[in-house]
Amino acid sequence: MAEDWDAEFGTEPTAVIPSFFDMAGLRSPVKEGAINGNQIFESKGSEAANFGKRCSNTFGNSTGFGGFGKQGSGDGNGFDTNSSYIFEKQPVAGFAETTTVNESEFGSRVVRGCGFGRGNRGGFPRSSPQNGDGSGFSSSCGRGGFSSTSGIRGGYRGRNEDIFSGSNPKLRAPWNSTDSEGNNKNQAPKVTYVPPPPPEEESAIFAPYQTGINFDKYDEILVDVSGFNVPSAILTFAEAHLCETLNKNISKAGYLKPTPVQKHGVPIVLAGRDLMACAQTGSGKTAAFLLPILEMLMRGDVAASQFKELQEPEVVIVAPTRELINQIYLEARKFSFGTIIRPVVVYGGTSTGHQIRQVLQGCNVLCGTPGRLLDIISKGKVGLSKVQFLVLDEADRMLDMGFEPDMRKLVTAFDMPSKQNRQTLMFSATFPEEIQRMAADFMKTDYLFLAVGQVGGACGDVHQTILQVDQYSKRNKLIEILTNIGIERTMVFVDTKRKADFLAAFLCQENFPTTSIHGDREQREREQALGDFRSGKCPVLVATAVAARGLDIEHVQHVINFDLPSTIDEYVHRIGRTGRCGNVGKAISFFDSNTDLRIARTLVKVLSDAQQEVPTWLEEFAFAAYGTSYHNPLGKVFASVDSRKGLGGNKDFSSYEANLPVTYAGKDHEDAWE
Ligand SMILES: Nc1ncnc2c1ncn2[C@@H]1O[C@H](COP(=O)(O)OP(=O)(O)OP(=O)(O)O)[C@@H](O)[C@H]1O
Repeated sequence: MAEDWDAEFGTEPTAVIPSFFDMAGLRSPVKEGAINGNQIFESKGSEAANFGKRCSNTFGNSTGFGGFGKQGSGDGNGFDTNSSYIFEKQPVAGFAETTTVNESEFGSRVVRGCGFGRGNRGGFPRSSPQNGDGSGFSSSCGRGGFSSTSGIRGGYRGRNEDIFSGSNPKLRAPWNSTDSEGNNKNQAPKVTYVPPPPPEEESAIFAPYQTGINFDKYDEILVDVSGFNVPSAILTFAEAHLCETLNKNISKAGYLKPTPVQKHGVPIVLAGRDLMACAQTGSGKTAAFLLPILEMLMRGDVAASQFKELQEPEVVIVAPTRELINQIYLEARKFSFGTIIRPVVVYGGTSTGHQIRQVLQGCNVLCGTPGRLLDIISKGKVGLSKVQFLVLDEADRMLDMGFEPDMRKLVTAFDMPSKQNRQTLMFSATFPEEIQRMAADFMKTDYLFLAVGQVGGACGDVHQTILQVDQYSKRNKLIEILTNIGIERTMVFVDTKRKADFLAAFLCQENFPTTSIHGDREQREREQALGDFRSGKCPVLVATAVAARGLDIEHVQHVINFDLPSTIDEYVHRIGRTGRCGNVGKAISFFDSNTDLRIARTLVKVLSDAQQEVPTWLEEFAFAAYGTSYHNPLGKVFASVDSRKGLGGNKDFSSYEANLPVTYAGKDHEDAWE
């Protein structure tokens, strides 16, 4: 059934939810009754004590968490102490099942009665949709009880959104199913959230990101471009011969000189070549594709955007998460400022109707997360026949098993020009070999591979520390570290959404102004959380993998891996949220030998490649794990170079290395990973 987006558009945007900090009452100690919204609650003293004793590290209960039990009035105390503590156990594609939580679930003992509820209004599940593209369903009725109604979480292995786009039957959301008469049996509730419009003032559009003391050191990074007829690199933006407006925008953005990925990437794109580019986190990949694309549009016959029932963009950019695609859109808007080019963004968790209206106003550069993008294309609002550029940011993620079917659908199921007739650009800081081979399917055979630094290597500006901390000591260690850090902006990564909620609540209780972002939070809440973190209102952000890639937040000085990720690529992306654009940053990771052995060897490799101290105990664990390979758990080989170079590929394959000592990009490095 077609979505009634006209009707939907008229709906009132929902109220802004206060941050954890506010809800925690850190400014005005409360908190009975503060359950409108979704955040933390202080339970009454005795209840808190009880909870601490009995439930240890869990939150949620079967009947009344966050006031659910006191239905209708919104005056819950955070916990119903009579309940048994039950969580949903969430498989990949929905259908919650309830399970009693075991005390080791979170890994420490005392909770101080700090509870956490998620939007329990009037005793009923709010049932508010999470994603217009069917990628999830908020845990609106809390983590406890009622799991049969609150089930369906979006996410690839529970981590990301925009998965249930319909092209991947295994991951399709159940509400997509239709009965024998073609009626949708489980119609997803409509999403009404309309994000605030982006800033109009020039000062906000161009607010420059402060480059750091190591920005000039980018010039020393080793660069390898492989493939035939490689265009010469530029040394300055002037050498790119971009149009006047673009040059003006570049200087308004505070860009004085290009970073290596821009020096090499810009001329490659301007030369009309397909490109797979791998450069360290925070080194300017976004501008490396946006600037030459916008220049090519300006040089060509791009039509001024105008209202049309069918929009035919010249550029399609996809990225795996909503916040990231929004960030790319804002960059596109910045660089195209003052031109006729109109970028538009579409992503899940927001009103589809609103976004379609935006698209219909005119759209040259369409930025989207896969699910929402395919949704809008399938609705016949966007035609792809005029696409000249297809960009996959975080390309290795876009082509792994979660998103790959959507990407194939994007290039085959509609009227997207064939790879011979479009330019395809892929960017990431990591590019496993297996994914590179798959990526080649989407590109012309003569694509160029650009490696800045080591493919998959950690950013050298991040000081990495690994601490051996068992799960029961993690929270105390975190408190100790945060106490030393003070108010410096810190991202804390955890492995599950519920842990993100819980830890954020706990930190608020401990007087660290904290917020959280993960795939079960509503989009409005996610954007609010990021806003509070960006502004410094909440200098601590607890996040799941949804925030690991691409997010460019100024002044993030610390990343803490409360839980180490299961893959080294994810580690590299996470710690890359700090140490960006020549700034220095610090990453501290808690290594628990009960759970993290699988990453020990690759971690040692990444640390030593980045000239970081490798603790002896970690080397010992890595050695003990001998026999496990450098393959990550998904079976991907951690690549060091263009995959075409090894494995008996093209023997005449040419490559030039700029500023390279002989050891770089050679067999030595590659062998080390096999
Ligand atoms: N030439 C430049 N001069 C000054 N600042 C720059 C330049 N290029 C990029 N930046 C800024 O550096 C920051 C990081 O850039 P960007 O987000 O594109 O990095 P990235 O390589 O895509 O990182 P990630 O791998 O995490 O996605 C941005 O704030 C961007 O505006």
